[in-house]
Amino acid sequence: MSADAGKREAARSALQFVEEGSIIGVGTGSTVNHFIDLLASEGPRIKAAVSSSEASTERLEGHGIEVMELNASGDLDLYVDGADESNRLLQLIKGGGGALTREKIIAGASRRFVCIADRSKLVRALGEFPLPVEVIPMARSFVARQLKELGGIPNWRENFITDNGNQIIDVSGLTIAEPIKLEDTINAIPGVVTVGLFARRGADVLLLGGEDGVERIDRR
Ligand SMILES: O=C(CO)[C@H](O)[C@H](O)COP(=O)(O)O
Repeated sequence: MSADAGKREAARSALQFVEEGSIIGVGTGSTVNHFIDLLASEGPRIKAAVSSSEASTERLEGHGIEVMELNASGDLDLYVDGADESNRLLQLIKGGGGALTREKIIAGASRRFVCIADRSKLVRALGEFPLPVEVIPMARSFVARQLKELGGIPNWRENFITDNGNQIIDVSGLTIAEPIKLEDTINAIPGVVTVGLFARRGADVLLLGGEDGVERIDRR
């Protein structure tokens, strides 16, 4: 089974969490694109979605699904999103698609975060995938120096601007032994908008699509 087929099966499995007539949070990425398409074709009819990116908004609206502002929806019962890596505690690295800040906001405003991914995203320790950090543009070089002091190798994602008008630094080489501590440390650097470590607010349920079907892991 290809990774993409695994993503699609995980996305299909997330439909069971969607309530008819509800407002749900929707993440960003190729796995979420499957979720949006499947929701439109075979899922329950929702009232509206709160979207984490312009790309997902466009896809949702293309299917005739109403997109609502988080300011208007209030807190949500469900958020469905993908991840670049997850450990068994359901702490995540996210932001490969650059939507990490809005994703973290909607995850924080949701009672249940269902993460969908293909099986290759489950890792023993976070950190092989370069950690995305969204930064205010004028702070980029300063933040990069701070990230170097933490032992990372910062790499500016050139020619990429986030939906919030900011830039992304992808950090490799970091040892992420204590994800919550590192999340707090990076978030405290002036000029950092968000780090793509979702350790304080990880997922509640992880659905992993692969050869043997969809494995479900619940947060302990
Ligand atoms: O965090 C994200 C976007 O900012 C995505 O969830 C993450 O990059 C996974 O993407 P994909 O589903 O395409 O593998």
